[in-house]
This record gives sequence, structure tokens and C-alpha cells, in this order.
Amino acid sequence: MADFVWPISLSLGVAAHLLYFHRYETHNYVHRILAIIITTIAVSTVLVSRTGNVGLIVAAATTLGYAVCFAIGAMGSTLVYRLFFNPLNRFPGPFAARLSDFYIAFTVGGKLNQYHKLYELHQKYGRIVRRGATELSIVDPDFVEPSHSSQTRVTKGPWYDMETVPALLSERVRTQHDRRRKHWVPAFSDKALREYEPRIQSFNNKLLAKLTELDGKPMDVSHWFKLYAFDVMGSLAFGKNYRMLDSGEKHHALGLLTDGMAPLGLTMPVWFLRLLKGIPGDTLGVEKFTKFCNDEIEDAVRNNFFSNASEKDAASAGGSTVTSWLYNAYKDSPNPGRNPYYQQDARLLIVAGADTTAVTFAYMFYQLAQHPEDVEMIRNELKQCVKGDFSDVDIRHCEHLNATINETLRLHSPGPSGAFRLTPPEGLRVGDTFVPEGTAYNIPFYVVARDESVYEQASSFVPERWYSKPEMVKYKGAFVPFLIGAYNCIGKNVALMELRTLTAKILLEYDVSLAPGEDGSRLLNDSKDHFTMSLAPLDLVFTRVK
Ligand code: HEM
Repeated sequence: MADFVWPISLSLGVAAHLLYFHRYETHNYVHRILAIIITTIAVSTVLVSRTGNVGLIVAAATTLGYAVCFAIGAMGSTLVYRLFFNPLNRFPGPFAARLSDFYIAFTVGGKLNQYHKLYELHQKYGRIVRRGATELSIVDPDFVEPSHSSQTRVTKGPWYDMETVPALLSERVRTQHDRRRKHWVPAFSDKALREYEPRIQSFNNKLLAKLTELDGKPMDVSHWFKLYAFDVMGSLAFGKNYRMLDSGEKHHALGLLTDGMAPLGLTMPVWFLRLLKGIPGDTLGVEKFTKFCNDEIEDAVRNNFFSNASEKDAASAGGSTVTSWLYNAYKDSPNPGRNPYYQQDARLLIVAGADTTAVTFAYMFYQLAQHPEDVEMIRNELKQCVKGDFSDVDIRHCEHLNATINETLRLHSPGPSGAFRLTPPEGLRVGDTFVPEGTAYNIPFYVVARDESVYEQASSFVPERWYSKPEMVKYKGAFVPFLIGAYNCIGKNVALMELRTLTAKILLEYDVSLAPGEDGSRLLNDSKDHFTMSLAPLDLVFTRVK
């Protein structure tokens, strides 16, 4: 074959990078691109064989050679750009992070401790750090408002494009997101929350019964709060009681969820994840969990969200569920229980609503076990406002209880590495810093929480900073555990209802301490960051108050 084809292949590779891959988001088309490449190689092989009068094997080898030249051109051009021309190069960070968006995945590895790695990077390089070829990590609190406010032109990053059909959380187009979010709003109204509360209280009682049964024996709270949170969300999402608090056993779906979340902890480039997802079999471990949720929501619709269930404990009796409210948006579509958007949103509820509260409970009780003075203060204020049975409205105003929850969310965010955002076409200017267009970045909550310029005694657990010692919060706008703006957490009030009512129930009856031999180091060092957290065990002892 003519010699000029080699340099042409190389130049086409360079052109493909400069005119296409560099300019546009291409990850959503990764399978199409792969198909085009394979087809081109196949067709070229036949052409080379015919025109060059050579056998198919020789033709295939020659064509593959051209393909390799094309790849060298595209990758070489990418490398030269990343080494010398990328405007992100002015931000400090490890050299390897300049070269590839796989950098974080390689550093984090099987430990899945991204939040710890980001902390180390920020300690070494400062407030804005290069975390990949196209990515930054930012802990400057001045970025919080411009990144998340309702008016911002910053959008969700490519990372959210993991699924072909997006759930509400991963809807990157703002207008589409806003349209879908309107359907969610009634599901989190005061009326809806009043209907959810009996379900939540019923699971609170089950956990209390477990404490009574244990009678001062050590309890792995990472395990039990997870069962609690999954039981609650199972009830609110599918109208079912999975009875994990009764059996003490994880439902198999909980294991599937943990497996499915693990790859997210690596924050690998989304084109790569999409490629893996395309491989037959459950490469990422998410398919089984997806199927479980799809079957459950279909079942829930079929059974009218269990409103006619014969079983009548509050946890599975009638009343609305989050998905029964969402159903209104889909009920006129053919076979609503199988509508992919509805299915995705039901699954999102479990992913967003179960681990997050479980993690907050576990860390809060870890802190309370070491701060009996906070337990005492919460108990005293509760005694002033509740007599016998109580509901969330009775304790909503309890300052020290709310402050303890806030302080836990500050130090131990259930999503410690923060949420990925993308700068708009005009870039993002904050003070003297300009972040160029198309830069994906996160603001890791874990690192911001430990910044002395944002909080006084930043690493200490001091609930009072949220009411009687406001001077200990130097930068108020930095504390956004549920985020702010259009993409903020819609489940915040459900989460707070669970956190307040169960904590109040436990502390009115029990003191809490670390179990013998427990120092919390497993929880602090070995818990995994899967976007939300997967907790290592923590053994606590609950002793009945005399
Ligand atoms: C302590 C508990 C919780 C925390 C700290 C928390 C935090 C967050 C954060 C930071 C986001 C934004 C994520 C992003 O943009 O990537 C979010 C979104 C979301 N959360 Fe929560 N969450 C909690 C509990 C819950 C609960 C209990 C539910 C459901 C009942 C829930 C449902 C959602 C949903 C549906 C979204 C997507 C909202 C949207 O995109 O419009 N969350 N949450």
C-alpha cells in the first residue's frame, strides 16, 4: 500500500482529537464510536485486499497498522495538548494528574478512600488542586455559592452521564431537571411528610426494641443503622417492609447496592464506565440491583403501593409513599410500572436516601459516645418539650439536637468528596481565579470541614458553633450538606425527620459509649467512599438511663 497512507492516518488521528474529541463531550457516544472504528477497519480490510490484490490476513494487518497510526495521532495530540497547552496546567497538582483523568482512580485503588486522598492533595498543593487532565478539586469556600446557587450557569458534570436513562439526580440539562423536579415536589410537602412519619416511627420503635433486646451488649451500629435506613427507604419507595430490623440480616439487595456503588468510588472517566457497562454480563455489578428495584416498583404499582395489604403494621400499611406521589406523573403512560424514568427515580430513592442517613447516624453516635455532655444536653432539652409519645414537630426546634446533627454532617458528610460540577462555556470567575470552560470539579465537604480558615477548631466536634457560638463558623456559606440551588437534596426534611426522631427516642432512654476494645479507628480509616459511604464496623454499647 502507498506510503502516504501512514502519515494520512496519523494526521487524521490528530485532526480527530483537535476537531472532535477535544471540543465535544463524546462519552455518550462511546459505543457508536467503537462501532464506527470496527466497521471502518472491516471495510478498509476488504478494500485493501481488493485494490492491493493481497490476502485478507495481510490486508487486515495493514489496516490495523493504519488504525494504530490513527490512534497514535489522536493520543499523541492529546498528550501534547495536556502537557503544554492545557490552561488547567497553571493549577498545582501531581504531574500524573495532568496526563489522565484516571489519576484519582489509580491513587485511590481498592481502598476507595477518595476523601482521604483529596485531603492529602489539598494539604500539599493548596485550595485548588489538579485531580485529573480535565478536572480540579476546589476547597475555596468562595466557590460554593457560584457553583450551586439557583442562578448559576454551572451544570452537573459528565460524571452523571453514567446511565442512558437519567434519574432526577443525573439529569444534566437544567430545563429537563426542573421539569422532572416539579413532579417530586408534592412528595416532600408537609402533607406527604405527615403521612410518612408513622412509617418512620414504626421503624424507630423496632430499633429501640433491638436495643432493649441487646441489654447493654455491643452493637455494630454501622450494620444496624444501615438496616434501619434501608427498611425506611424500602417502605417509602416500594411500600414494602423488608423486615431487616426484625431479622437482623441484610436483604440481598443491600449487598447488591454496595457492590454496585463501589466502582463509583473510583470516579473513573465516564466513557470508560459506559464501555464497561456495554460488556455483556454485570461488569459493574449494577444490573442486579437495577433489576431488583425495577421489579419492586412494578410490584408496588400493581399492588397500589400496598394500600390494600392485609399486613397492617405502620411500616407496610396504607398511606402514601414517595413513589405513589411520583406515580401521578406517569399514570397516563402505557405500563407506568415499567416506565424507565419512573424506574430510575424509584432506584434513586434507595441510593440517595438509605446510605446517607445510615452514615449520618453511625458517625453521630460515634461522636456522642465520646461526648456524654452532648447526650446530657440533648436529653435535657428533649425532656422540656416531650411527654410520652412525640412527633417531629414537637422536637423540630431543639437547638442542641439540631446542632449535633449539623456538626455530624459538617465533619462526616455522607458524600465526603462532594458533587461534580462543570464550568459553563464562558468559564467561571471567582475573585481572582478563573476556571476555564468545560472543567469538571468537585468541592469535597470532608476537606472544607477541616479548614481552619472556615471553622474555628475545625477538626473538633462542637455542636454549639451552630447556635450559641456562631463565631466558630467563620464562613457560613461553606456549610451546605444538602447543597443549595436547583439540584439540592429534595429529601432533606425526610432525612432530618429520621435523624431527629430516632436520635431523640434513643437518647431519652439510653446512654451510649464505645464498646470495650473499640476506638472508632475502623470507622474513621476503613470506611469506603462510594460517592456515598460504605461504613466499616463500629461497636457501641447502649445502657439504659437509670
Ligand atoms: C443525611 C442525609 C442526606 C444528605 C446529607 C443528602 C445530601 C444530598 C446531596 C448533597 C444531594 C445533591 C447530590 C448531587 O448533586 O450530586 C442530594 C440529592 C438528592 N437527595 Fe439527598 N441527602 C440525604 C438524604 C436523602 C433522603 C432521605 C432522600 C429521600 C427521601 C434523598 C433524596 C435525594 C434526591 C432525590 C436527590 C436528587 C435531587 C435533585 O437532583 O433534584 N436524600 N442529597
